[in-house]
Amino acid sequence: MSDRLLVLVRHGQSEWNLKNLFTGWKDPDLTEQGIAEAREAGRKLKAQGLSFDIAFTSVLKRAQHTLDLTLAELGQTNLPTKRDLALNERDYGDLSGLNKDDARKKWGEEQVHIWRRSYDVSPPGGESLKDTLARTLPYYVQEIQPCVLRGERTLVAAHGNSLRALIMVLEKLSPKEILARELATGVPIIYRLNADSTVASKLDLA
Ligand SMILES: O=C(O)[C@H](O)COP(=O)(O)O
Repeated sequence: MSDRLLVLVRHGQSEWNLKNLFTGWKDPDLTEQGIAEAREAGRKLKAQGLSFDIAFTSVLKRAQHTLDLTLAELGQTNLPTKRDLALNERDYGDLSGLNKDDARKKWGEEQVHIWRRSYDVSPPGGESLKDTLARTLPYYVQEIQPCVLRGERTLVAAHGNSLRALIMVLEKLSPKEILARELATGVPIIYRLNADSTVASKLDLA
């Protein structure tokens, strides 16, 4: 039986995560801590005895750099990799570059939480999680899932909200359940899928 392996990992801490700025489609690189987290992700996957046949990432530096560092730990620096903006972070629109605490002071704790975690409320000029899902899901279904179902061991290095969108579908979470779902930086989640593409098992390497 083939191993229908799908591993998702959020990028390590970025310069703007550290500065507490809304990032979205802006393109800061990893911090020293982020680099360490990405290497640690690779070590954890190695400790699970895993290796990969294909990888997917976004067109943003922090996810690509995370992928490179993770693959280096696995000794797989030449792995075939596809980069696509479908896997980019949610576009934070007018909030991009603003400090998250300043935004809370300006618009209130609750409004900012709704913009950050709700399913269908868009931040001003940006994408809701629903909008993000509308681009990540077709890409997942057309490009990623067929690899997994063919038995190609698949690694996806992406972003908090592009991955939350995919996790919502994989784990069949409701718009209410996804509100509470947080993704730590650099923590791989290992899924194994059934032949019908539903999730057979999940292991969070936190
Ligand atoms: O784009 C960002 O600011 C972060 O990477 C994710 O933001 P969030 O924690 O507000 O979802």
